[in-house]
Amino acid sequence: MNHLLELRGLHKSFARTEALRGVSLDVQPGEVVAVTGPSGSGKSTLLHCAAGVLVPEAGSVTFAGQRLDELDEATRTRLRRREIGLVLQFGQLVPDLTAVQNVALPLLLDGTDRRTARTAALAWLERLGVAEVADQVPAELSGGESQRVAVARALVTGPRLVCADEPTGALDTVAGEVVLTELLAAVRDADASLLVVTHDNRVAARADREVVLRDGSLAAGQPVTAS
Ligand SMILES: Nc1ncnc2c1ncn2[C@@H]1O[C@H](COP(=O)(O)OP(=O)(O)OP(=O)(O)O)[C@@H](O)[C@H]1O
Repeated sequence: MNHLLELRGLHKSFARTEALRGVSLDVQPGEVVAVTGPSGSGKSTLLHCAAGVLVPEAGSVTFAGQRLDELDEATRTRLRRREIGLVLQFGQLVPDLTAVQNVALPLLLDGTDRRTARTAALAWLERLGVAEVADQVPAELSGGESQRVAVARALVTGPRLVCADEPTGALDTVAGEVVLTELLAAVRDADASLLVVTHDNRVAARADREVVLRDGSLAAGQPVTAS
């Protein structure tokens, strides 16, 4: 089977904390995988290794056949910008830029001209139902609006993989449900895969597969790959 993402034997430590102790996991093209587990079990660390933000000390991260962990930082950043969308718990929008400028940013950084980038960004804001806040800055947005802008920013480059860390974690039930529904629909429409870290059972229930981390390892008996 051709995996989009193949994580093998990942180890990652911070000082004396072993956050990951040999985690292996595959994500297939178009698959939605939820990563759950107790606080401190290594979920965010796993997600950041998968997205090429963190480099593990041991093990391999293979994305679309390419070893991410062996690329130099500049090449990894370039590849990530095009192929991997990231959604974090609090949106992490650039505070001085408007919503549409935030969404256009990954395209501009990748060399797209301003007009094309703005048109694509507006289309994504429309798709996510937040076109009316296009010219507002993040401080003027609700939590749910910020997260939908963050989803638009993650998808605007047409990534093959979206990595989301507690995308609904800061939202109330209703806003969380809207963001989750929009995120899943956008990922499915784009034929992308989604790796989503969550404490929320409703998110895990809507994934194709759930894997549980405990103390930096996948809990016993869980298949590394989709069956
Ligand atoms: N930058 C860092 N510096 C030091 N320790 C870290 C760092 N990042 C993570 N850790 C530690 O690594 C372990 C795993 O952290 P991680 O954030 O991956 O867990 P998590 O399962 O995502 O937790 P939570 O559900 O609370 O977000 C924890 O013990 C954490 O304190």
